[in-house]
Amino acid sequence: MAKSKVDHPRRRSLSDPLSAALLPPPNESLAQKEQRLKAEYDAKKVSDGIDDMIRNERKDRTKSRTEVHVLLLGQSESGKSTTLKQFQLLHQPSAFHAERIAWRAVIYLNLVRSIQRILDALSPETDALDDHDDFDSLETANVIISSRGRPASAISGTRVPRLEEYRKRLTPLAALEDRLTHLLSSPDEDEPTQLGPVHPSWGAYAQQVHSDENAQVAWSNGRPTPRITIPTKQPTTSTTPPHQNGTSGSPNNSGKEIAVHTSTNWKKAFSLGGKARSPKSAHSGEIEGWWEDPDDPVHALNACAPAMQELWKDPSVRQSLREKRLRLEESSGFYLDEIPRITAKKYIPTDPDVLKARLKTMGVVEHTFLISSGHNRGVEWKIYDVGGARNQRQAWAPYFEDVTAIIFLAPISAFDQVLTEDPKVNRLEDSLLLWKSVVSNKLLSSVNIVLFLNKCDLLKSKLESGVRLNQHMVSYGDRPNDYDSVSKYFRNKFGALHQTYTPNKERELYIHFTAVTETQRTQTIISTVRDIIIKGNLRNMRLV
Ligand SMILES: Nc1nc2c(ncn2[C@@H]2O[C@H](COP(=O)(O)OP(=O)(O)OP(=O)(O)O)[C@@H](O)[C@H]2O)c(=O)[nH]1
Ligand SMILES: [Mg+2]
Repeated sequence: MAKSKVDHPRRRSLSDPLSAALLPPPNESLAQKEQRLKAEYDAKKVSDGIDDMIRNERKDRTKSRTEVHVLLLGQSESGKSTTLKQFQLLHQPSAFHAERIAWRAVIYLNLVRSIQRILDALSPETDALDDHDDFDSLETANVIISSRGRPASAISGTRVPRLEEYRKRLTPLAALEDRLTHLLSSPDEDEPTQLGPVHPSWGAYAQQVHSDENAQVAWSNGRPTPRITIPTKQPTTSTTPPHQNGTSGSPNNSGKEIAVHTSTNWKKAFSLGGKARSPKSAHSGEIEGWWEDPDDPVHALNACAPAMQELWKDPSVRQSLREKRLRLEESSGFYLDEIPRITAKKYIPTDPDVLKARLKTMGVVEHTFLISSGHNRGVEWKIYDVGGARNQRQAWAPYFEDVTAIIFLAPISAFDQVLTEDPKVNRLEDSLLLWKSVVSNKLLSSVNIVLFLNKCDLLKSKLESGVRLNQHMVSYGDRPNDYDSVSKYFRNKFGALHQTYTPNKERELYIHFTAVTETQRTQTIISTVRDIIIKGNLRNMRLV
């Protein structure tokens, strides 16, 4: 009976070759059986693994449909981090407000460095090396002036009679600057960061800028680790002409920058003011009583406030800065018009103050928002804010692979400025070159691109103050030098590059004129962009 039980399926299997192949061979020995069972077990493991892979892939695909990845691209100081702050203000206002107090350190540092820039620019040693042409291009805290061989006696400019007095009274700012820098820095700030590999998809462009600069991007798991940096402290004076100094940083420290590891860390460190009085403030972001802490930096700053204010209001100082064409009003992190408010003991940064604060990004910082739009509830948006300086750009490429949309920022007010990291290069030319690389990139051919022609407020005031575009871009010819004509010209120039170089002629380009420090208008633009990106993502999903 038992035999017939075995024979029965075997007979049936004659008409079913698959079942026949799976049946144990007749007269199978114990050893053979063991071997067969092991082989079957191994085969099942492989098969289960494949099933898992397929399941995960399917899950990933579904996930990517509900996740939006947006990359903010553009040169350094183009306004990427400011745009990210606007996203945060719009979608996570309570988190934004909870962090306001931490920005105090950055704002203080921005203010102190503006004062140092003035003192540097006014110093007699600087005068001896002065070349008026070079001040136009000096941004952030870099005051390095070329002599071009002119003797000091050949220079006549407004002298500042009270300069020595100001210097003396403002001496404590040097120590304060060091302290603030220390407070914002990571413990290994002096360690040079490592150069990451150039991603193949970024190609020739990254190779080009990668080869001639000190890269400062740290990597982990194939992606750069997030860091934020503060521009280095500048020398009081320098004899190095910018065109001889590749980085335009300090010759003493070769343009080395101070790294802050993650935004959360430095924000936490400073919301406590170094020494927290109230444990409540540590957790809730609520601020109370830091001004009662005698060690808080506000006291040193507050003590120097009258001297700072007198320096900035002194007509001879303003005249001298004008002669040197140092337009501090246009520089990043400008708070000189608000010294009494910023230095007040109970000062809490306002939203516009935080938006104006300048902290250079190094590497790539990721922010996640849950954004709902229309019937589309709770889509997860990951926004990547990258460092835009030339030695940071090789870190961008790993993010190209799964990006939904790119917001590219080009500061069009910068037509008369040069890059801080390479004073041989005009900022607008650099933006155009970068734009061309992005729009022509094949990996990005199906990615939605939104262009922010940014810093329109500064462009307007620059043109109104008489700066002529055709002196910096000959191709502009004798067109009118007003805001409407100039902004249209830039829109056409960027648009034409996209038209010519995009590998995807169907791709629509969305261009906005922006001033991302202005909240109301920027938030309207962000809402429009958000809808465009969501629509584009839905369209792409249908094509998957
Ligand atoms: N007036 C004005 N200032 C702006 C505008 N956009 C940005 N800024 C300021 O310019 C400075 C630089 O902006 P960021 O957002 O830090 O620039 P970024 O592109 O992130 O620069 P990196 O981090 O170096 O790549 C900040 O102080 C901003 O407040 C604008 O449209 N108008
Ligand atoms: Mg940034």
